[in-house]
Amino acid sequence: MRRQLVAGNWKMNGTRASVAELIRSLCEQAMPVSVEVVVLPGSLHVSQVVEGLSGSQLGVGAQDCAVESGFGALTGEESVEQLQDAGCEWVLVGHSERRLILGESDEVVCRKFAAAKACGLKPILCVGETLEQREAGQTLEVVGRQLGGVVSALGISALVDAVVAYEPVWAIGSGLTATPQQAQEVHAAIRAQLAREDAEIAEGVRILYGGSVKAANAAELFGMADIDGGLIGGASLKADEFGAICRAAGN
Ligand SMILES: O=C(CO)COP(=O)(O)O
Repeated sequence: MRRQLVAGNWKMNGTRASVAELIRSLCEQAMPVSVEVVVLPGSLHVSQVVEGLSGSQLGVGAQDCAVESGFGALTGEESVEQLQDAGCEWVLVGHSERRLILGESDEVVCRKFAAAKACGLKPILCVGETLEQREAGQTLEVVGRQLGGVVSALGISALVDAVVAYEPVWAIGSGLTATPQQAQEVHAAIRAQLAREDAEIAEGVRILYGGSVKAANAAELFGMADIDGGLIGGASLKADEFGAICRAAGN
């Protein structure tokens, strides 16, 4: 049985003051113990969030990591070791905003995934197609390639304890959510792809859906067989809404 996971990606949002307020309100939310809940603040706020949420059931992660491990000359980047030292347990890799706006390739994403695994940070690998790719009937091919790059480079065992997040680019921040059936189709294809390598590992991998998830549509999405929780953007910045999404995952 896979435990539902809800992760809030705060993206490039927040000041020390607004983050303090968000932490305070999150701590007032009733979170179901059956659900694993994680927040992913910007790296400037990681320490503040780790401190503010200590003693709560919420975990903390980062939104990205460097391709290189350890310490050294890589201006502007943070290594997985530094993120872990700051209190992160999780890290997103391959978010579509990084792939599309910053040009991150599958190879770069794969190196980040490998760096996270090597130091014990749990990677959340984001995959997803653009609207153009969906309309051209390429969804499963694109997602299959993004996932396949990691599996073929690192082996299926790298997926143990890792998480995959399916986020159709056209659904991110657009208010357009994939229907539960559209999401389930891709989630099932992701699991089938993993099962071709190792059925037991595939059964254990959690696959999150992301893209305009809100309290009003969460329960229906999370009720699908291969949807094991959500990766939440905008709605994770509102404690009430995020709390309601987490509770929907617990039902
Ligand atoms: O990109 C996302 C989470 O990583 C989804 O963002 P929204 O929930 O704002 O659509």
